[in-house]
Amino acid sequence: MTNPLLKVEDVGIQFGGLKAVSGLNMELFSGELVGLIGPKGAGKTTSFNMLTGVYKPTKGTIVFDGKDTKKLSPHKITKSGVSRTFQNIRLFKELSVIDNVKVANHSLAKHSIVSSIFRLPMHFKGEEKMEMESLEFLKIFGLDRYKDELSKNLPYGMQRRLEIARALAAGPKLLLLDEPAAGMNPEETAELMDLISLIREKSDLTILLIEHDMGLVMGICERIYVLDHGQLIADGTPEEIRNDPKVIEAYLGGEVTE
Ligand SMILES: Nc1ncnc2c1ncn2[C@@H]1O[C@H](COP(=O)(O)OP(=O)(O)OP(=O)(O)O)[C@@H](O)[C@H]1O
Repeated sequence: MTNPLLKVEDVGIQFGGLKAVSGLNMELFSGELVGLIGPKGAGKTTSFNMLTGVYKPTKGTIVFDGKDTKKLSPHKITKSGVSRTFQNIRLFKELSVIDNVKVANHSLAKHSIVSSIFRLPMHFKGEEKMEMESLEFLKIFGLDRYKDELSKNLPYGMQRRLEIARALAAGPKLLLLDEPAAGMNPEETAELMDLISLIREKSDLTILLIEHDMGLVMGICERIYVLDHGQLIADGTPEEIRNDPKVIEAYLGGEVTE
């Protein structure tokens, strides 16, 4: 059996008296698209912050791509192949759309994942190469027509897409998406689902997705982890999760519906 790309073992973090996450175990294998769900305050974003090194766990170990991340700075963790998006959009607002991607794509050409997904033209050099690659990249996301717009002027759904494009341009092995559909209308959400599925199909990128939109999570994830009050209460296929009594209970006794 192959080694997991990410292995989270008995990880916990405490803020003062609050155990925000405890006893978290998780394994992600190359190419998987996995959901991380749970009610508000369950510890999902805190888990992302530990995976990216922004918070250091007070307990347990996180091994990414064979390396214990404990002593690595957030920057080193990013460099080793972990990219993320944020619940609240964090673009370079005063930069153009294409510059937002260029900032991230200094390492674009080196990463086979990007070229394998997007079949970028390889015959350009230097600045021209960067420009062409970034443009090809934007096309995939339907963002090329906005290329010279300041990112702050994009429609909301497009800003969300640009965040994902920028995270991907860094050439990650693991992409962490924190509520990518937040604030999107149903049409934008459906398009986003298609986009994530496309990325998943065309590459061996591993994706961990936090999302409150159950239709999206259940529709595209192969497996799902469920947190409640900082504890992992279930993991399994969408079908298993939908029918798990503990999960139904955690969601205020309501049904986990699509
Ligand atoms: N830096 C911090 N200091 C103190 N408490 C924190 C800190 N970060 C998170 N928490 C607390 O940890 C708990 C988990 O928060 P977290 O943001 O991870 O939840 P979440 O599952 O992402 O929730 P949501 O769905 O609302 O985004 C909450 O009680 C939160 O207030």
